[in-house]
Amino acid sequence: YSDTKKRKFPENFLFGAATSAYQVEGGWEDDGKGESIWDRFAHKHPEAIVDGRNGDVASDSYHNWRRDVEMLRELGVDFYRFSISWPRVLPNGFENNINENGFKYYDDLIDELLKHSIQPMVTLYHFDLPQELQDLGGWTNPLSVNWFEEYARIVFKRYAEKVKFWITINQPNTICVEGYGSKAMAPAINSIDSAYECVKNVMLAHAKAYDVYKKEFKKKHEGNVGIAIAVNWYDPITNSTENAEAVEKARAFQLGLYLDPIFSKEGNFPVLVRKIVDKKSQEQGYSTSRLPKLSFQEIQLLKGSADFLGMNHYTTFLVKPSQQKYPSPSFEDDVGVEYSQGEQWTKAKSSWLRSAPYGLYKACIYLNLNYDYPKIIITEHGWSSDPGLRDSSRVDNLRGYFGALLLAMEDATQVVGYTAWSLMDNVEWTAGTSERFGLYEVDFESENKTRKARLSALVLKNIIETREVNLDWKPKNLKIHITKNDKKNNYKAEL
Ligand SMILES: CCCCCCCCCCCCC/C=C/[C@@H](O)[C@@H](N)CO[C@@H]1O[C@H](CO)[C@H](O)[C@H](O)[C@H]1O
Repeated sequence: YSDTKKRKFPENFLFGAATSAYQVEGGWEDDGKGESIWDRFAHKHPEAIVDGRNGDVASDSYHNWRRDVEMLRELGVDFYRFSISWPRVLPNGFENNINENGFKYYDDLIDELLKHSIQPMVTLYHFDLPQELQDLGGWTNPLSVNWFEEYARIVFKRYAEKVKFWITINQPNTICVEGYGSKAMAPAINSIDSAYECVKNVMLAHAKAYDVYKKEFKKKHEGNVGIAIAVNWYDPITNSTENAEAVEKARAFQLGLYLDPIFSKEGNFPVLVRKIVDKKSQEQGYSTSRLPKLSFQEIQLLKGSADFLGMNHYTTFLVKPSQQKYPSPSFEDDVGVEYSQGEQWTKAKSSWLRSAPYGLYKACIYLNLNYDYPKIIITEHGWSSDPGLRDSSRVDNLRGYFGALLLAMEDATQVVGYTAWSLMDNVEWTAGTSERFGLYEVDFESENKTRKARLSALVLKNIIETREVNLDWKPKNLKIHITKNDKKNNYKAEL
């Protein structure tokens, strides 16, 4: 990707931008919305949110959705990935209590998008479980699979006519390992046993929803259903045997645990993960493994349960065997590795984020070789910065990763679309608004949460229009306008 060959995105390649409900909507208790686990967590632990700005108002997209669509039109994107807040539409999580007022928000948003030929790409679950379901155990309760199935069916029924791209669940690893296995994300359960229960249930919930769409909606509506998985790249810190073994474990626990059940030929959780957790569980005095088993039927249900892989890719980690003793039992102890990042890689605002475009290329090749060239949509990629409109570090990051992506596509990776995280600044979970991910800056102090295009927005627009990455291109100023784009009329929902 650092050679001088000019590569172009094909005309049918789809560009989009993404947000999620809790991070942008606000209106946390408007019009009958129920409480989510993030509402509860942020209200109970305000000290956990770096700058104190939580999702109560966020970017106020609940009121600013018309401006959001205008921004998407300015960028010239083909689709908008956003999530539906489960507690906004089913306030207590169950199908017997539907909040029409909540649905109205998404009706309006979807209609406005379609009016301007922007395809909605809907995520059904992006971290904001109804609190009432959490009170029943949340994702550790095996019934959560049925709760999600019912919720998914209701949303499919309502929007199957209009929405052709669906993502069931965003990042099972974040939901389970960070939300149940640690205190980093809501509901902050901090128990490794519950983290693996969660993984099983979340994966099955995804597969059930996929099955519902396939059996009840696919024939008539011809949409595509996928899942978004965090596919950052893991490389050995050096090529020693120990580091090679360590990276194999990191990939099995961080990637294979979520990819294998759906995309591998064999199905099931990776053998290496099962072996390690089974053995450790026994040593730790458990009578059964902390990693729940999948039955034959469950393995079959999961296998092949995605029309595309939603790949969320941000960065690369360098891996070596852990030099320290982690608490046992814990996820860290199970994996048994340590992570670092290249000192020479440019640093973003987020502690975990450095720019290493080659990692995207390698991750794509890994997916091709291990999962037989799956259809991929990059459902998230982005960069965090300080506030400010001249975000040259985001521009460099975007151009670098596009270079790697184009090379991966030249080498037969089946990537059909790219989604920038994020359309606008938003609440970055416990980091509040201290880490800005937006192509558009949001003035959180202003009453209307005013949005302004950053330099990166103009650069992305130019790439979408020209289909190529021109390192020398600069806009005359930071004004952005809607450009008429007839190409979008040729849009096809088939992958
Ligand atoms: C000094 C060396 C630093 C090394 C750090 C090592 C720590 C490694 C442990 C892994 C930590 C995980 C960090 C990765 C996180 C991302 O994959 C994750 N944040 C992506 O989730 C999406 O992120 C978006 C922006 O952060 C957004 O919040 C979105 O909602 C998420 O789906």
